[in-house]
This record gives sequence, C-alpha cells and structure tokens, in this order.
Amino acid sequence: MIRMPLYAPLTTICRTLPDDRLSEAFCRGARRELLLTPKPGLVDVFDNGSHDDLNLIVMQQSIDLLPLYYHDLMAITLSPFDPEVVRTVGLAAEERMMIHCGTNTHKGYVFLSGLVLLALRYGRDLRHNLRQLSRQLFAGGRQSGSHGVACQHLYGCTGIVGECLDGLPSLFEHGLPCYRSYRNQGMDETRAGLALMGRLMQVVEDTTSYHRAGMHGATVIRHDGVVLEKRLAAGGQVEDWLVQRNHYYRQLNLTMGGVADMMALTFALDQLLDEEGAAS
Ligand SMILES: CC(C)(COP(=O)(O)OP(=O)(O)OC[C@H]1O[C@@H](n2cnc3c(N)ncnc32)[C@H](O)[C@@H]1O)[C@@H](O)C(=O)NCCC(=O)NCCS
Ligand SMILES: Nc1ncnc2c1ncn2[C@@H]1O[C@H](COP(=O)(O)OP(=O)(O)OP(=O)(O)O)[C@@H](O)[C@H]1O
Repeated sequence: MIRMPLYAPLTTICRTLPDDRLSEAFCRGARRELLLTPKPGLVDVFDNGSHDDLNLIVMQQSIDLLPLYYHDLMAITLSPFDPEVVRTVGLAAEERMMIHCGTNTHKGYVFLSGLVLLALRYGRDLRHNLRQLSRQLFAGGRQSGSHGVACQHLYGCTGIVGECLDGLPSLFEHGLPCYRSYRNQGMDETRAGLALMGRLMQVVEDTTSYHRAGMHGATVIRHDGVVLEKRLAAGGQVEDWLVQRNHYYRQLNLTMGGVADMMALTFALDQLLDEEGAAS
C-alpha cells in the first residue's frame, strides 16, 4: 500500500480555502512561534534573547505586514513562471519590513512562507514544486555579503538555500510529523511546540547559529535539542532549564533564527492541514 505523505491533503488547499484564510494561517504560524516561551536566544514573551535589535512589539509589527506580501504573491501569474516577478515581490516585502521595523525581523520567514504559498498555488506535489521554485529563484545567485554565504564558505553550512533546494526536509520529514504526533499523543500546544523546537534544533542547519557562535554554537544547539525533546517526551518539566539555557545563549550571543522560522512554518502548515480536514 502506498502511504500518502502527511502533507498530501494540502495539494488542493488553494482551491478549497479563500486567500485571506491562507494568508491568516501563515501570519498565525509566525505569531505562534513568537509567543512560544521560553525559547533560548530568541525573542519571546520573557525577553529578546540574543537580539539587541528585536523585541516582541517589533516582531508583532513585522507579522502585521505579512498579509500585504501574501496578497501580492497570490496575484502573481503562475504560467509562465517568471522568477524575477517573484523576486521583486519578495524584495518589496523585505524592504517594507526594513522601513517599518528598522531591521530584518522575519527575513527568513518572508522567503520561506512565500515559497510555500507559491508551491501550494501550483498544487499536486508540494515538495516537487518547492524544489523547482527554489532552483529557479536561486539560479540568479544570492545577495552578496550575507551571513548565509559567509557560513557556507566557512562551515559548509548550506542554510536556508540547502533547505529549500531539498524541498524543506526539516519541515516535512521532522517538524510537521513530530508536532502532529506529539499533539495526537495528548501533549498540549505549548509542550508540543517546545518538543518541535527540540527536534528542529537537532536537524536545521541554521546559519544564524554558525554566524553568531561558530561550530561550537551549532553543536550546543544540536545537543540541547536532544535533551529538550527527550525530557518532554518523558513527561518532564523543561521551563526552568530553558530559562537557564537562554541566559547561557545570551552570554554566547547565540541564536537560532532558522529554527524559529521553520517552527513558524510548521505551525502554519499544521493549521492549514486542520482547515483542509475541516473543509473536506
Ligand atoms: C534567500 C534569502 C534569505 C537571502 O539569502 P541570504 O544569504 O541573504 O540569507 P541568510 O542565508 O543570511 O539567511 C536569512 C535567514 O534565513 C534563516 N535561516 C538560516 N538558516 C536556515 C535554515 N537552515 N533553514 C531555514 N531558514 C534558515 C535565518 O532566519 C536567517 O535570518 C532571501 O532573503 C532572498 O533571496 N530574498 C530575495 C527575494 C526573493 O527571492 N524572495 C522570494 C519570495 S517567494
Ligand atoms: N522569535 C524570533 N527571534 C529571533 N529571530 C527570529 C525569530 N523568529 C524568526 N527569526 C528569524 O531569525 C532572523 C534573525 O536572526 P539574526 O538576527 O541572527 O539574523 P541576521 O540579521 O542575519 O544576523 P545579525 O542580527 O547577527 O546581523 C530573522 O530574520 C528571522 O528570519
């Protein structure tokens, strides 16, 4: 028997859900990530983690800008696909974020969520669409001087580009199945969200971690991800330990923005799967 991938029901989501519900799912995914607390090194309800330029308010303001971006993406003609048109819409969203928030609050999530929304619009095989779209979008090369390019040269970490070219394995082979499995086992949203964070800390090749604290930083996050997920799966308490790890990450100036972006994406697709299930 051929087992359909968990995300298979999403192939028709763009035919069953109105645009504003799609947009709301991606915004809500980012909001759920932001509010999940405590998150070592990241902005949450308790503090700004290792980010002097970010805080809860500015991250929320950034999320409030996203519907404009998704509206523009949903208006793009899909055939023939023109990567320059998509790139222009994406760059406009990044510029809007910089103008209104003064810093790159959700740079990674803007790219990732836009890519997934486009892939959903094409329907059929979501991961095939993601690989195809990524190949076309990255064919023109990347913004020079970025931290991601530097990390690829220094550490061989392919970051967001490798993740997208491979069809988002951290999302479809880890994040989504892991989160939905913990929820189906009866874990509440917060604990399942923290377990999701633990799993993504183990599998995401996050350039923000390498950029901030090199190979040591990336190793710390991978190790902590194992501890976090194991403790939660065993029914243990983790909040005090996470608060202590946040203090340690701040001392190292360590963060994990890519993990945060992939968490937000997982929450967004989790909501779309629930809505698809409700609609069918
Ligand atoms: C690819 C992007 C991120 C630019 O690459 P760049 O090298 O500048 O980014 P960099 O590698 O520094 O990472 C940016 C962000 O990605 C996130 N990230 C890092 N590692 C990972 C990872 N493994 N997985 C997911 N996200 C990650 C982090 O939050 C980081 O802040 C993107 O901004 C871009 O190309 N924009 C141009 C407009 C465009 O094409 N948009 C498409 C809309 S569909
Ligand atoms: N809750 C969050 N806290 C911090 N970063 C987050 C959060 N959610 C998502 N991110 C992602 O992490 C990125 C910020 O990470 P970081 O500040 O390390 O990137 P950078 O700007 O490339 O590096 P630097 O700030 O050192 O110049 C955001 O652009 C966003 O994509």
